[in-house]
Amino acid sequence: MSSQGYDEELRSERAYVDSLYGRLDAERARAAVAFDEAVKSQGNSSLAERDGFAAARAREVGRLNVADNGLCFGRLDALSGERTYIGRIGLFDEENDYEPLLMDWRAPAAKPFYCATPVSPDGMASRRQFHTRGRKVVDFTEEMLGAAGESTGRGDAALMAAVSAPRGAGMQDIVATIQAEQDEIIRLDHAGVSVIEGGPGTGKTAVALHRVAYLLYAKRERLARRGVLVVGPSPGFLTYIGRVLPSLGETDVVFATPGDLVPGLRVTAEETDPEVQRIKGSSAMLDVLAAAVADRQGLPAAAVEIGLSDITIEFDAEVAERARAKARASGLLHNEARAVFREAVLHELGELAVDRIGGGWLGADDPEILASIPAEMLRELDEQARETNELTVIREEMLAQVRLELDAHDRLSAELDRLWPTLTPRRLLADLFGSAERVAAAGGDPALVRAEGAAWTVSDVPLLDEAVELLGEDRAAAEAAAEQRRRDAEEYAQGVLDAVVADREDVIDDEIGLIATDLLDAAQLAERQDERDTRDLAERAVEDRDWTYGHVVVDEAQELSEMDWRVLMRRCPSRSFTIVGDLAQRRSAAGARSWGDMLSPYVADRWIYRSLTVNYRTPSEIMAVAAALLAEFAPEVTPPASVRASGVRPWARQVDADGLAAAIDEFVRAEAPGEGTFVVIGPSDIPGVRPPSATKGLEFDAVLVVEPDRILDEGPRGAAELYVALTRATQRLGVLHTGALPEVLNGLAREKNPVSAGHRRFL
Ligand SMILES: Nc1ncnc2c1ncn2[C@@H]1O[C@H](COP(=O)(O)OP(=O)(O)OP(=O)(O)O)[C@@H](O)[C@H]1O
Repeated sequence: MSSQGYDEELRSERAYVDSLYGRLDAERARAAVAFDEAVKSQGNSSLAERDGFAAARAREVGRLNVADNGLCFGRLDALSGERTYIGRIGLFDEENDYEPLLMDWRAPAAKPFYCATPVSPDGMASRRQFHTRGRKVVDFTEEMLGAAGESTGRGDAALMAAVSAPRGAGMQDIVATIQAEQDEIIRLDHAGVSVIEGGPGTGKTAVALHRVAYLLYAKRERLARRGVLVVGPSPGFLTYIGRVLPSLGETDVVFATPGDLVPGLRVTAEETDPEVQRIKGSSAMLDVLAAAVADRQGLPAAAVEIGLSDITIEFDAEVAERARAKARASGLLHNEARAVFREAVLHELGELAVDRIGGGWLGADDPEILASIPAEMLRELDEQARETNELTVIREEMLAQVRLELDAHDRLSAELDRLWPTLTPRRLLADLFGSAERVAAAGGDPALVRAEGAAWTVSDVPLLDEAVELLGEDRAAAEAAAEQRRRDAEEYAQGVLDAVVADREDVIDDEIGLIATDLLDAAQLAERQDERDTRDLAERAVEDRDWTYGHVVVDEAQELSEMDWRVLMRRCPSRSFTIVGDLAQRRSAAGARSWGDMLSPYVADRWIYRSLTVNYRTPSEIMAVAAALLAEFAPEVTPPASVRASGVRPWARQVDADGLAAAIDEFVRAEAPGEGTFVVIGPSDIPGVRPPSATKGLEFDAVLVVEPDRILDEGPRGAAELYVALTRATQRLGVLHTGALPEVLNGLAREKNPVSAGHRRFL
């Protein structure tokens, strides 16, 4: 294309994209009005219908809002002459038979934009990629696919610009530059479990998030109601990726760390001893937990005397044992079976008491014996018993009386509570881990015993979740929580009423649809609010342990233990998962050594595996250093190939122990004024330094790794930790060490002096 031809084309593309923005603005204005009307409308529709309609309008406004950021990023010209513009959302020409003006990137027709190549053009003649700033097309490149002509610029120019750009605080979407191997995974038509593996920086997180957006587009019917859960390793990581899906117009997604998966808990502390982490994560804990529950179904060591008004009886181990056998045979969970246990004990004690009162005679219908019943006792029995004079009836009456006494017997109730206590998951685990005897009785490893009052760790969370499965609901607690919710709603409703009444006596309030002077009381209003359940899907799902998701994405999945997988599988019975990870980056002692071992208990071999091979983050100079380390600790793994070189050689500098803090400070001062992001990674006892675990899944323009030998020596997975640390950089990597540099890092350039941020060493 001549330069004049290019300029003309550029002008024409600018005009087209301008017109798309014009249409977007108009649609947005229309959607905002429709939303307003939906909220205000009283009409004949029910509250639920009105809310549903308003929510749909709100979604539409949200969808249009996100498109402001890079609305259109390219164009496809088919060999047939058909021209398609590709963008963040779809726009259609209503006046012209709904002709597509802009194709949503997720639509099947947009696929060749990502996948067509000159070798496999997929019916396409050419592809244009726009480089935009704000609403303006700055320039474009054109690749000829299946037609003659000259390509302008490299086809991967947009990709190179994206991967070389300084990084901001959060992850960006990659919708304009998705690569073919990534697109294939994003659009995978597999409803079950997909495992996506790839080395650091291969876009696993990016691909998983774009797959969520794709699924919400392609399978909205199935997924919108149940939502999607994205599980990531830490709150910091979730914040880092938090903008990607909203920027793609998708919000019905719940983000959680493995420590958040039990409602009411927010656990971030990790187990400090890898061995304890391994033990707690192992499915062998299932037997320990079951035994720990059984151990809480006790028998009295010595008989307990139960004094009743007519007699004193003994509650002994034999009675308790028969009742326990009955309760266990009921098949109910511990907290529910407690009622069976109690009933069985009371029943047996009642029979015992009546037999003893009657000296063993009450049972036969013998008039002689009947005549010998003390008059006082007979007086206490009711009319019918006296009239019929039947011993069985008398016995029933006596039993009922004794039963009342037993029911109200404090000593007996206390003993039953002790023998078969109502347990919450936290109580069960705290009692278990707090006692060497209990751990031993449950067949647990002595390492499970912890100091009293120790905080929960992330490894405890799946055990707590499992405990719910063993204990069942604590009805009293559930009822108290429901009551609390009702009171909160009532309080809120009262607040609404007060505000409305204060505002104007007879006004019709939009929010609640009532005339203030006609108001229901707060309790009735709270009920109405409850029916509508105005919480959005994410809120409802997070608060409800029984919520099941339509699809679950698990990032850094190599870190999850066997017990973690049980929790996740419970949250998604349809077993629709996108699992992304890298076994070589595993740091958890309880994590995956093989995907098959983790998944086969749930889906046997019905899962598919795909891999990603290109590193879009780390320049080849840095990747070479990391690859040398990988070859040592995981020689069977092929390192990903970097998509670019930066021309900057990573360096190492030795300093005195006394000079370490100053050297770190020099790095920070050199990097701080720059545009990009930076981090110092190393052992956590060094001030201002983040441990490798806290940088998992993240990336920074400049990375300084401090004391690599200590990272290597810290725990059994030290090499994997150092591998993670070295592969966080998008531009620059430096290493500071006070001892000898580990041999495996020999590929680093040795520096004697501080290295400035702008330092460039061309290879
Ligand atoms: N097609 C692409 N276009 C532009 N940038 C991309 C593309 N694919 C990946 N990237 C970028 O590469 C970087 C690494 O991606 P991501 O964090 O998803 O990798 P990862 O495989 O999850 O890495 P890790 O295993 O280290 O956590 C991100 O900045 C991402 O935006």
